Amino acid sequence: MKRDGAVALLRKELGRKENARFGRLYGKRRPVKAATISLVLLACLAAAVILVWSLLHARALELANARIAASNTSLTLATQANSSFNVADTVLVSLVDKIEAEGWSELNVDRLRTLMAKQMAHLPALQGLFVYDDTGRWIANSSGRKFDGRNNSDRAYFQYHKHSRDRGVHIGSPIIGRTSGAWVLPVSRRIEHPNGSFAGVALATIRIDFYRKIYERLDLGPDGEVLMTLNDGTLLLRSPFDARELGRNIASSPVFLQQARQGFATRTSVAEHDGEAHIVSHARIGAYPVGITLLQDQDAVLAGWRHSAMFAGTALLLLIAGLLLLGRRVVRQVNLREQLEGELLSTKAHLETANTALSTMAYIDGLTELFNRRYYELALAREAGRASRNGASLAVLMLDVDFFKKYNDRYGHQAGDSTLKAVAQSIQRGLRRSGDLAARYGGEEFVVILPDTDLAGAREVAETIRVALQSRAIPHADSPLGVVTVSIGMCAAVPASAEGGADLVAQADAALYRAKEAGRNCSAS
Ligand SMILES: Nc1nc2c(ncn2[C@@H]2O[C@H](COP(=O)(O)OP(=O)(O)OP(=O)(O)O)[C@@H](O)[C@H]2O)c(=O)[nH]1
Repeated sequence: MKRDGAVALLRKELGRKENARFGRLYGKRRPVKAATISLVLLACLAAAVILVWSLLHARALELANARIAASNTSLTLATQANSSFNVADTVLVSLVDKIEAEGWSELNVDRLRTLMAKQMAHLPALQGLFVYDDTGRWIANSSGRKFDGRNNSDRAYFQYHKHSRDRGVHIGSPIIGRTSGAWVLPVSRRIEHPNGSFAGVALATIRIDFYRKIYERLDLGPDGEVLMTLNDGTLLLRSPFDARELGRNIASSPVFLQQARQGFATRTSVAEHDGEAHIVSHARIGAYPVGITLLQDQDAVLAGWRHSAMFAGTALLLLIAGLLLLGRRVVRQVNLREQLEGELLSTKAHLETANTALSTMAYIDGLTELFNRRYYELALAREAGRASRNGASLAVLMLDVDFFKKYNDRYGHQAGDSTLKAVAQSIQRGLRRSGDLAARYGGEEFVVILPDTDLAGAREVAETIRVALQSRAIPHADSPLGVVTVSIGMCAAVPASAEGGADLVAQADAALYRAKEAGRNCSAS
């Protein structure tokens, strides 16, 4: 089996120790950078998702609240409108009953005027009460004044009752009252003779201002509107107020068409109005064909929410920016640490190489590349201790080049060095086991330690080395044999302790002396 030289053996041993230390230090590097980046991105994403969800939730809540408020308001206004029409109609019903019961001929017009004036005192929504005969002539009114010569047959409500047998209440388009000069809503009923023919009209007028003052106090946002409409699309009132709008028919507008489709039911929804999304709330209470519609610009309703969303969005962006900066800082520090670690490792590798070289130099003989005396002493103590513990035989060979002084003198010191190298090679090649160890003892002297070897084994190794060197036939003119040879002294025993190695060496040295005495180029024990 081929054995490694002393230098290779020593390097292998030092390398094994360093690799083990390196593995312990850097074997388990954690992916800190990837974990930091993932954590920062996850935190940003979580913050964004939570904020978006909260904002959408808050928006839905804001719209729901606005719809509830719009619904409540439209219901309240519709209730108020219904009760005012109801009041006017109740008065008209009683007037018509009275006139038809008493007949035109017996009718006491003065008493009728007094009755109408009394009723007016308790009805703040009404502008006036009027009775006309079948030609439109003013018979009685609630103002207490007489208007002989006036005629209202030109009014639309008069023409309606004259030509329609409808006995129900009629609500007409807004008009300017002839006695008050103010905008009023005409509410009227037909009066008939006992034979069913047209006898005249009873009229109650409701002041537009009665509603307008209330509607204008509502806070419906910048583009909010209140519409009071008849079911045929006639606009009775619009707030904000515009006199030009009164009486206009809006039956073809999308908002009105939607209400018509829904059967003028009380309902709140979102619809397009003037190209913008609006919260539209429609309410109709009672039997009168009058509805209230509330329109609120959805953007205006969401103004407060938008403001909060902008604030929260800015805060989120700042938070994300902060997290990203923090993450970048951590990643930079990790990079820096890795760079420093890399430099540290490279420095360490250089140091290890230098250490190995130093250790090699400390234990290896520079000329022969065998172990030096220092290492031999450590190895001897170690092997003697082991042999003593195991009760095993340990052999030691002492080798000395014959007539080497003469060799140096004849061939020169440099040639002597080369020959010492050749002798070292022969010794190294003569060793068979991995535990066998050769060292330069000093000058031209060498020592070999053979663990688990008895005297017979030691002799075998000694002779192998001696014969091998002689066979190399290195010329030595001043030696009786003519070639370079060695004398070998040997000893084998079970050492008593780790210190027992020194006894073996002394005995081997004594044996070497005997080999020299015996004529050199031989081994002795
Ligand atoms: N070239 C060379 N010579 C060395 C070295 N170390 C010791 N020597 C020489 O080896 C010689 C040893 O001579 P001696 O101790 O008298 O022994 P010897 O001449 O070999 O005679 P014997 O041992 O009795 O056969 C000395 O001349 C030393 O100078 C070395 O490293 N290189």
